[in-house]
Amino acid sequence: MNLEKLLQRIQVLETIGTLEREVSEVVFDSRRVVEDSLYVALKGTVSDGHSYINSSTEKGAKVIVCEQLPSEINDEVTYIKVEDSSKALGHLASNFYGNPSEKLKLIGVTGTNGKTTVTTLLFDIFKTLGYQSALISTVEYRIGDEIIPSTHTTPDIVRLNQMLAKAVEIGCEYAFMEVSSHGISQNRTEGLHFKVAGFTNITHDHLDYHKTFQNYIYAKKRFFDELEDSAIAITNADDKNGSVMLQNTKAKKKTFALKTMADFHGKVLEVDFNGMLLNFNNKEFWTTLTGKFNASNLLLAYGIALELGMNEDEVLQAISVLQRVNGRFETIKSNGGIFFVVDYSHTPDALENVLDSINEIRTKNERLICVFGCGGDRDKTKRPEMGDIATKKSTLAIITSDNPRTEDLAQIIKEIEAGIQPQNFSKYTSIPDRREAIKMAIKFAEPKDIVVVAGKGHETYQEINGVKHHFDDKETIRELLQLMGK
Ligand SMILES: CC(=O)N[C@H]1[C@@H](OP(=O)(O)OP(=O)(O)OC[C@H]2O[C@@H](n3ccc(=O)[nH]c3=O)[C@H](O)[C@@H]2O)O[C@H](CO)[C@@H](O)[C@@H]1O[C@H](C)C(=O)N[C@@H](C)C(=O)N[C@H](CCC(=O)O)C(=O)O
Ligand SMILES: Nc1ncnc2c1ncn2[C@@H]1O[C@H](COP(=O)(O)OP(=O)(O)OP(=O)(O)O)[C@@H](O)[C@H]1O
Ligand SMILES: N[C@H](CCC[C@H](N)C(=O)O)C(=O)O
Ligand SMILES: [Mg+2]
Repeated sequence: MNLEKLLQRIQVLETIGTLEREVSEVVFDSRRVVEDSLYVALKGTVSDGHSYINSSTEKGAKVIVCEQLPSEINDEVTYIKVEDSSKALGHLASNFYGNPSEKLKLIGVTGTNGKTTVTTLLFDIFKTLGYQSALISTVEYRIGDEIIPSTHTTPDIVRLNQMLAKAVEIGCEYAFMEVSSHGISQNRTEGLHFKVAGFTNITHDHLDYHKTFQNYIYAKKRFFDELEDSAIAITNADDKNGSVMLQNTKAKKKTFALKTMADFHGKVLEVDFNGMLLNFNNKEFWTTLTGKFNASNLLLAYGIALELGMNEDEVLQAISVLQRVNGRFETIKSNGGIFFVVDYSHTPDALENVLDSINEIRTKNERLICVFGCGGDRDKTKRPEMGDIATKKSTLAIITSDNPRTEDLAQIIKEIEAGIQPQNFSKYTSIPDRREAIKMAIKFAEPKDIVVVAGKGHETYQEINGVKHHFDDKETIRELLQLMGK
């Protein structure tokens, strides 16, 4: 693509060299540079892309976009100085791929919990309604029927535009994507045109990265601040920070809520392990999804679908045939009558919601066993909170490993245990090996008891010291049930 065209909408501070060039690729990683590519130097969390400018030009990059011009200038290369190279990258990527986010309707969902659920539900609803769409989520990326393994909840802006362009090419009319706080902070959504933006909730997570809860709120809020006036923003009126998100947005404002007045109002009429009877804007219907928090997720998906002009009855019909989302409150019933819930709750709020949802459904005779751990190299302050919640809200908590990554597992477990209150000391045990922990839960469980295996949901690995070992909670449960004959 012609460089001058590529630079549209980018505020250039200074240029060295010619703009009469054809660019073969836009890259931000020197290891991916190919002949005639444009390399954008980004300041990262570990290193500074500016230090790879020379190695990029050696590998064939002919254009460098950066915030500081290097001291050594190569006459064969064009240098473009910008204020913020990660923002420039967003516009370069959009331009390079033909601005695909303007050619379909892009829907972004942000919030601590529920993003994967809401975006996946929307993808499935629109499929039932007869539309081809794209899905960008933690579990997988989908472009129509094609499934691509996911690497990030919100991938980098080049990859995003590349996938959106492919979606446009095959005729997708909609794209549903998760917008993570890391993604917003690192400008991974810069230059995208969102038609609808949804907010689920905000609770404790990622304080290792954002440092304070206030910063975390502002990161999410930025997504709404930057919407265009043609966009629609839908927020959760039940969340105490729901209105903060829309404070400064130019978009049309809408609300959804289960507990308070809202444009999209829902009520949970009945709930058990098989599903829920719901009432949305005075229409009743059944869903196989369960857990009150999923009523909130469904309500947001319903609100978004209606704002996109879908017919209400058809949307409710599509909702009533939805399947559960991979690893989100998925249930397995053993031959012996033990109930398992596999859920991706890896934050205190998510764990609390799952345990509360089960406690609302179970009777006093049915015990609740909770197997969980916490990831390494992630927000450590979640750990004691989750220890407290799990022991408070279940009959027995079995603390185990999640993805220790580069951390010492014994130390992670110690930090979880530190949050357990003395009166609950008798209600937990720690078994570092996750398979052994699940085995212990099965051994302890009697018919009708409920075993929650939390934290990993759809994941099919355990990451230990940079190596991903195969591990699948659902598979492990089924295997052990067969071995143990329960
Ligand atoms: C902390 C974090 O978010 N890091 C992301 C960030 O990498 P970074 O800032 O550490 O990059 P860096 O290593 O410092 O390098 C700086 C620059 O130099 C470049 N470089 C580096 C080395 C080299 O040889 N040549 C070169 O050009 C790099 O490509 C980069 O452009 O930018 C990279 C490219 O986009 C991301 O892949 C990377 O995600 C890492 C792998 C990650 O684990 N991120 C997680 C925390 C994340 O983003 N999670 C959220 C979900 C969170 C949630 O649950 O809500 C997500 O959206 O997935
Ligand atoms: N609306 C909600 N409110 C509170 N908890 C929820 C809600 N929706 C889902 N959860 C809990 O959070 C877990 C993760 O859900 P989901 O994967 O949809 O969230 P996410 O926002 O995509 O998370 P991530 O940031 O890890 O991608 C679920 O397994 C469930 O325990
Ligand atoms: N997107 C989340 C996933 C956490 C999943 C959990 N299994 C863990 O490893 O902590 C994160 O990166 O914080
Ligand atoms: Mg997700």
